[in-house]
Amino acid sequence: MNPDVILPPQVAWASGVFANAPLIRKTTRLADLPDFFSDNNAWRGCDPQQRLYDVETIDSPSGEGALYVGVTHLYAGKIGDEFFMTRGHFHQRREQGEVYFGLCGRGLLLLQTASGEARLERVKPGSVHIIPSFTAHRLINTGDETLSALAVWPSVAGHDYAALAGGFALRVFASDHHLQEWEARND
Ligand SMILES: O=P(O)(O)OC[C@H]1O[C@](O)(CO)[C@@H](O)[C@@H]1O
Repeated sequence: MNPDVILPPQVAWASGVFANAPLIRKTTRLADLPDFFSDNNAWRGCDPQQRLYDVETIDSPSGEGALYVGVTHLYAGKIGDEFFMTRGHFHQRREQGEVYFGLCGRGLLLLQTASGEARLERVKPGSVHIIPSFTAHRLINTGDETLSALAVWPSVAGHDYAALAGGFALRVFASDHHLQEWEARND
């Protein structure tokens, strides 16, 4: 006789919606990110309760060697001309990496080294992003739909936001150049 088979958590690849999993949910709103977007007046003019992004993480065991799995749903929008983005962070344990998988929507993954060198990867359904150790990361939604990405990271990695209190080296704005939808600048 076959042993009982466990039905694991499910994720709908097209939407990032989890099923059959205990979830921890965290919502980040505009009010949570003062002095974050380049146009402070535009930020003040927006609804502070506006959701920027939701992260759903499967409630699973933690500890050395354990992995967390979660989906970030980053909504579409801009503050002034700057696209909605996640707060972004280094891992507290800098040697720990992470993997992102693009599920739906389109955008960018901003990666930055400890010495401040920034680069961008295009996020779209099916994209795979290997975030190396010692590398800060932030998602940016350059589209007009929710950008959802699945992430797998070591439970011991932790978040260090303080190291980026001065911001990342690049910001991404809507472009009025009709051949490109966004432009990256360092202002
Ligand atoms: O910590 P932030 O920058 O708000 O973003 C949350 C991100 O961190 C993670 O939880 C883990 O690094 C990702 O799943 C998620 O995109």
